[in-house]
Amino acid sequence: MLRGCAGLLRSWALRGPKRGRSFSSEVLHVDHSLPNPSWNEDMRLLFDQFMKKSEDGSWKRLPSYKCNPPERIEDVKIFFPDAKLLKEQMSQAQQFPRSLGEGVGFEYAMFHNHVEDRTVCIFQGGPHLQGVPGFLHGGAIATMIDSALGMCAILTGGIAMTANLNINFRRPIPLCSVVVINCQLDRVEGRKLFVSCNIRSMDEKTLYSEATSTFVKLDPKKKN
Ligand SMILES: CCCCCCCCCCCCCC(=O)SCCNC(=O)CCNC(=O)[C@H](O)C(C)(C)COP(=O)(O)OP(=O)(O)OC[C@H]1O[C@@H](n2cnc3c(N)ncnc32)[C@H](O)[C@@H]1OP(=O)(O)O
Repeated sequence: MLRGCAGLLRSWALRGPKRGRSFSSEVLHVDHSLPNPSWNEDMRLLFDQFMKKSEDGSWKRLPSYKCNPPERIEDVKIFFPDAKLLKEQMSQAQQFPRSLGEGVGFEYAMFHNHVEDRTVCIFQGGPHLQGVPGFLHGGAIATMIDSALGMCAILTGGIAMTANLNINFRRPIPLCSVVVINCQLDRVEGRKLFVSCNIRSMDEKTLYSEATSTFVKLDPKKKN
């Protein structure tokens, strides 16, 4: 069962939702990992570079939607059979990093390399993510780190949750700048996936943050 879910999740993450479902088309079919007018020149340049790298199939762009498709909610129910996922609440639920308006929050696109177990996230943090004036809030940085590490873990190992996340913030990230989050799966021990990342400037000269994490694959035999 777990394997089936992982496969389904992977196919969703890599190819996007199946068309023709009853979900609203805005929800299912707007892929927010594609360029929009709020992306600055640097963001577009990096996106184009990774699209080029994707031409031979070694890297794959990961589509990204605001809401979960019904089949993903069913996946999660396997692990949380007692959870009360209320229909009305679920119909309003959105992926946190996609919940802000275009350009003001998290603008990002992710690419995954299956052979190298690596995920790269190009990220432009908008003006509503401010912490210290002129710079990104640490919680916003942590959100993007968790999301990128999570994709790397899930695409490699199946459905997993963050158990532990350690971040070193080395330099403040200027608001509205573009950075690159480089994630890699370091090792797997039983159900534990150890994934790490760094955040660097576009020219790779500035190291902004580094993080290590442990994701634990959910066990369908356990009642969560
Ligand atoms: C759900 C996904 C849907 C898809 C969405 C796509 C979105 C994309 C991405 C979004 C990404 C966003 C992602 C998010 O934001 S996920 C949201 C934030 N995370 C959570 O809410 C998780 C809360 N915690 C739990 O539910 C449980 O504790 C988990 C499931 C993690 C483990 O509970 P479980 O009962 O299953 O495990 P176990 O106790 O048998 O332990 C098993 C092994 O793990 C080791 N261990 C346990 N805890 C820790 C720890 N803290 N540090 C280090 N190691 C730890 C433990 O020693 C043992 O190792 P060993 O003794 O075997 O060697």
